[in-house]
Amino acid sequence: MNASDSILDVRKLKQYFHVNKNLTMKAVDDVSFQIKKGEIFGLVGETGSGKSTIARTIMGIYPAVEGEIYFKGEMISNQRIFRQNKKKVRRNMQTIFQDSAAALNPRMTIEQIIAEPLRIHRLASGKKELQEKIDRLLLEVGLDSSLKSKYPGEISGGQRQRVAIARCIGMDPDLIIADEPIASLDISIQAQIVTLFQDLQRKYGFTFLFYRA
Ligand SMILES: Nc1ncnc2c1ncn2[C@@H]1O[C@H](COP(=O)(O)OP(=O)(O)OP(=O)(O)O)[C@@H](O)[C@H]1O
Repeated sequence: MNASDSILDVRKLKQYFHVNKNLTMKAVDDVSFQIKKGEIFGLVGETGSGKSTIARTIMGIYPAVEGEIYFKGEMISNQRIFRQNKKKVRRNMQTIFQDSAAALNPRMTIEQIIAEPLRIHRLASGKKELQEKIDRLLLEVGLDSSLKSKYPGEISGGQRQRVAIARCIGMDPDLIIADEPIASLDISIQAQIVTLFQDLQRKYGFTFLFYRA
């Protein structure tokens, strides 16, 4: 497959950690995979097999030791290129973490939390458009707009995860990287969030990379 046919193309990725001068940990050794637009891709493997390291390398937290990562046809594993495209890549590649709901700023209202990245990336022109976007995003994730003025501490864990998802999809990302986004929720709430991810994928063709950290 051509790199440009896929949203993400990981080629012969290697990631080694030098633990000490005699020991090198080969966390990822020659891993290749592609994710196409609209796909829900699950990265699975035993504990310690390198799933988190692969995800972190894709997110640009670690430079790749060897191999290449192409995002929408552009090589991002080269650190120089990654730095140049950082803002664009960050916007188009969004992450949802197991504890991202817990990481919501407790001093910001739900409205401010969802508005923040829209402002930073200038995705709404004017107050009216910003308000409309926030209302639409809340609706998309199944939250009542009356929650806008509330703080994260005043809503449930499932609602907080929905706020984190609203903030993420507001960027209209090409790839959503999610690390066990339901693990910290009650079983009954987990099913609702899974359904929400499926609905969003069907409706908007979002592309997901799920992994278990
Ligand atoms: N920063 C680091 N320095 C040294 N070794 C590391 C580092 N990060 C990960 N490793 C090692 O690399 C290997 C792969 O770890 P990684 O966390 O990527 O695996 P994983 O598949 O996500 O595992 P789990 O499912 O247990 O979270 C492990 O042996 C881990 O100890």
